[in-house]
Amino acid sequence: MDHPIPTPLSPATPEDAGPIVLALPKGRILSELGPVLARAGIHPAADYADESSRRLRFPTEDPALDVIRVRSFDVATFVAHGAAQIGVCGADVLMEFDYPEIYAPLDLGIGRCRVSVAEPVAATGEDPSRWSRITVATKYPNIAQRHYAARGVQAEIVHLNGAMELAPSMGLAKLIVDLVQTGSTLKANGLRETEVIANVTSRLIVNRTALKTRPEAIGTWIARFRAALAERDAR
Ligand SMILES: Nc1ncnc2c1ncn2[C@@H]1O[C@H](COP(=O)(O)OP(=O)(O)OP(=O)(O)O)[C@@H](O)[C@H]1O
Ligand SMILES: O=P(O)(O)OC[C@H]1O[C@H](OP(=O)(O)OP(=O)(O)O)[C@H](O)[C@@H]1O
Repeated sequence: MDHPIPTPLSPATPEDAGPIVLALPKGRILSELGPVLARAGIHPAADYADESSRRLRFPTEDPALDVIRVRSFDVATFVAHGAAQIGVCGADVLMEFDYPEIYAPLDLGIGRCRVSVAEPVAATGEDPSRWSRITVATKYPNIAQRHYAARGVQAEIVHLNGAMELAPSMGLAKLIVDLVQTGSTLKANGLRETEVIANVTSRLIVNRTALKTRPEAIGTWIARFRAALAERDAR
């Protein structure tokens, strides 16, 4: 499909504010995001979608917009600190950090999954609702902590960055809190989903201060993403 090259956005104020920086996550969201970016008129340099490229910052066809490609959790950090003015990341990441500096105006409807609790299929015979203390392996320590605190359960968190599914069988933790989509990773590792903590999709995120200082430029990008989603969803 042909997408018109957008008219460059001139920076609002100050004149030398430089290009708006859009932080995008590498990994699975990046491929689903491609069509949304194209509809929004964002055409980064070709190698941005090539994960073997060592470049991390990419110009786009619009000189007023650059793209950076970082880890999903780091998208939120770049945007919260204002290093990038806008970004895309999963609601799981936003829930984990709960940055007050981030405003998330749009649900992009991609990266659909859920944050869930899972336990070994082989039942222990114990009733988890009666536990007052539990060990949980997760890459979401805050989400897990909050979830169990709300139930009056003291959670001891084992913080992992991946392969949480190994933890119960290896005696590292009783439960895991992780992302589930098809459930095939849980199944392949002898686990079953017992509770959904939150449903997840990817969001467009914006630094609140940048929205105040460069409202025209950032407002235009939000509008372009909104129009892109409306066009996609109308099909
Ligand atoms: N199985 C899944 N199905 C759909 N969306 C997912 C799934 N797993 C992760 N996501 C979404 O994609 C985002 C990035 O996940 P991804 O697995 O690509 O990165 P990661 O492996 O967590 O990151 P890193 O490589 O930095 O550790 C998550 O924050 C979540 O919002
Ligand atoms: O329910 P499923 O469809 O099996 O998806 C769930 C898996 O997807 C994510 O991992 P990912 O593939 O991103 O790997 P990583 O987190 O270990 O990098 C998540 O951490 C689960 O392991």
